[in-house]
Amino acid sequence: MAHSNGPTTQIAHVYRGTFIHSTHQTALQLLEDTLLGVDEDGKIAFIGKGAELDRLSKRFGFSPSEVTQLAQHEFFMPGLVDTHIHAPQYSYTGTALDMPLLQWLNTYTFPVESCFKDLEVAQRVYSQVVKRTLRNGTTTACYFATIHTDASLLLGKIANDFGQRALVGKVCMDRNNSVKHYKETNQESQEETCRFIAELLNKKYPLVRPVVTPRFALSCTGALLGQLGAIAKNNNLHIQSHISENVEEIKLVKELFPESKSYTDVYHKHNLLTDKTVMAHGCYLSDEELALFRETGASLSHCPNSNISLCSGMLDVRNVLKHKVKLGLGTDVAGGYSASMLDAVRRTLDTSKILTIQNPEHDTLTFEEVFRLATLGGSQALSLDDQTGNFEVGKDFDALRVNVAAPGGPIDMVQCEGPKIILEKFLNLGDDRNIVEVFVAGRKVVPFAE
Ligand SMILES: Nc1nc2[nH]cnc2c(=O)[nH]1
Ligand SMILES: [Zn+2]
Repeated sequence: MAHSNGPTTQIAHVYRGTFIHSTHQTALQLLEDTLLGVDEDGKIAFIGKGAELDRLSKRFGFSPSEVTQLAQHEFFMPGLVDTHIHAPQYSYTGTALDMPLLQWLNTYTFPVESCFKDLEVAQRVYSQVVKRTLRNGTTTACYFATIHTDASLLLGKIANDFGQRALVGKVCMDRNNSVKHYKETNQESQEETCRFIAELLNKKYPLVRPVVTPRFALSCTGALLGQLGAIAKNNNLHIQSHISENVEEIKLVKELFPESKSYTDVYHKHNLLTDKTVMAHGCYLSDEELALFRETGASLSHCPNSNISLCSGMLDVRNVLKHKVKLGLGTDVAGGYSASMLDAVRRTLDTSKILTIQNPEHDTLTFEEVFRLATLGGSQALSLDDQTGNFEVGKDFDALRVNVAAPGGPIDMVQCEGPKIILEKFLNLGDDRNIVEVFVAGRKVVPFAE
C-alpha cells in the first residue's frame, strides 16, 4: 500500500511497528508491522508493510539500518486534539467546582482571568499549560486566552516555542455586569482583535493560528457579535465560542436576544456559524439547531468533564453524529478539571453510558468511536483534517509513541495482548507515563528539548 508518487523531499525518519488510527470509513484501523516514513517537512511520505522494506528503502532512499523499531508493547497513534481549553484557567484547575456556570464565571473565572494583564502571570501559567497538555499527548489545542492582546500573543509564542499546533483566541467581551473591570468597550474589542490577528499572523509561526473568539452570547452585544463575524469572514479565520451549555444561560440568551428563534440563531444571524466555527458544549441544542450546524458546517466541542463538574448537562453525542454535525472532544479546563484528553475520552464514555442507564434504547458509544472523536473527529471539528488527525500520506506526522507497559507506569500487562486490547487499556488506564514520545509535524516535542 505504499504510494507511488515520488519523494519531493528527503526522508528524515522511518518507524516500524504497530500504528493505530481512524479513517472516515472505520473508527479503528490496526496497522501491524507497518513502515511509516516522515520527510524533512514533517509530512508522512509513505506507509507500507514491513515486508516491503527493501522496495521502500530503494524507492525513498533510506537505509534499512536507520529504521526505528517499536518494542512489543508499543504503538503509534495520532496526536490528541483538544478542541476547547481555557489556558488562563489552568491556574485553578482541579478546584472551584462547587457552583453552576454563571455563578462560577463571576466568582472564580473573571477575577482570575483579569490577572492576565500581567505578562509575568501569563508567561508562567501559559508555559505550564502548554507543557502539561503536550506531555499528555495534546498535539493540537484550540485555546481561549483572555481579553488581553499581548498576553494572548504570548500564548501563541509559547505554543510555537514548545512545538504545539494551536489555535489561539483573544477573548472578546463588551458586556459584563458582574465583574465590571473585566470587559472591553466595543471599540477596544474590535480594534484589539484586529491587532491580535495581524500581529499573530505576522509572526509566521508555522503551526499557530488566530481564532476569533466572542466569549459567548451573554458576554457580547449584538453589535460586537456582528463585527466579529465580519472580521472572521474578511480574514477567512476560525471562530470559537460557547453555546447552550446550561439552562439558566439559555434562558438569559432568550431574554437578551428576543428577535432570535434560538441560541444557534443568535450566532447565525451574526455570521458566526461557518465551516471554521467550533462551539463548545451544545448540551441543549434542538434537532432544528443541529440541522443549522450541519448546513453551515459549524462543529461542536464535547466537554464532558466540564458538563458534569459544573452540573451543566449531558450532550447526546449519538444524536449529534446522527445529524452529521462535526464533533471533537474538549477538556474545557477549568470547568473540566483535567487537562488530559484521556480524561475527556473516559468522561465521554461515562456520559454515553449514563444516557444508556436513563434510556436503555440509547446506542452507547464504543471506545473505538470515542478514540476517533479524540483524534480525527477533533481535526475535522477544527477544519484541520487536511493536515492532521490520522496517518495518511501527505498529512503532518502528529503522533504519540505509546508504551502500555512503561516501567513505573499505571498499567500491568498480565499477558501478551493484541493491539486492540492494548489501545483499550491505554485509553482507560493510561496516563502520561505511557506517552513516551510526542511528535508534532514530525518534530519530537516530548520529551522536551533541554
Ligand atoms: N465552561 C465555560 N463556559 C463558558 N461560557 C462562557 N465562558 C465560559 C468559560 O470560561 N467556561
Ligand atoms: Zn469553555
